[in-house]
Amino acid sequence: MIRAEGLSYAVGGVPIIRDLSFAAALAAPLLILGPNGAGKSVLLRLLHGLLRPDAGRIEVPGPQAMVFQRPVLLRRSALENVLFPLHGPEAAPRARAALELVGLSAMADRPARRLSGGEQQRLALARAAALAPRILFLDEPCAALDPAATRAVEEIIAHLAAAGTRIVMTSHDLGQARRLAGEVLFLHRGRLLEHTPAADFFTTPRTAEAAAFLRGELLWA
Ligand SMILES: Nc1ncnc2c1ncn2[C@@H]1O[C@H](COP(=O)(O)OP(=O)(O)OP(=O)(O)O)[C@@H](O)[C@H]1O
Repeated sequence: MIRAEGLSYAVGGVPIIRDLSFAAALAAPLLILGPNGAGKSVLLRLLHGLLRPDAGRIEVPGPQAMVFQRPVLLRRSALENVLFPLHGPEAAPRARAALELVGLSAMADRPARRLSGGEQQRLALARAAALAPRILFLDEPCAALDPAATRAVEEIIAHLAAAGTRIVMTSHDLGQARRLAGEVLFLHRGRLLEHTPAADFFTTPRTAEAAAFLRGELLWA
């Protein structure tokens, strides 16, 4: 269960997240959707603890990991990037298994930063998966990827979700959201307008803003 209560966050007096509350069981991926500037990335960072709210409470079970739009990789091999946060005798087999999971075993010894964008994002997912998080936060993980690389990353996310990792992610790609989402949080101007099972959100949105967003007519918060 992930829970937020009365969450608020402002920068320089400008409210970015406004009195936001929800509770989700995360039985299937939770997608945070909304127009540009709605506050999706900030909400994800608050939930993961990278930002501290001005008000409100957050309950997220650990351990957690996060993958960003542009992966932050060390100037080392792919395998060493996955090994880096791991410790103990299980580290090496776990790192290898994680590379296998994302289809990068053959590239284990290649410099991570020379991999393609899609391969780098799969590597970032392997590094997160190797930590065996209960919750994995993904911030626009496919924003910089082409359709084929996007599909490969989606398959990994779906696989992790099926294996029991709770997924909370933001996406600009409505097709992707339809493919992956179990539940949707719809944000607009820092407010939570809908928290709905995905099937309902995409067919019968409750708010005019969500309906406009789904028609592609609401691009900016
Ligand atoms: N550190 C900051 N300083 C000032 N403004 C910020 C800061 N972080 C976020 N914002 C503003 O807060 C609002 C929400 O930002 P956020 O990145 O969460 O939006 P988003 O919904 O993820 O948008 P996008 O879809 O464009 O990525 C935006 O107007 C953004 O400019």
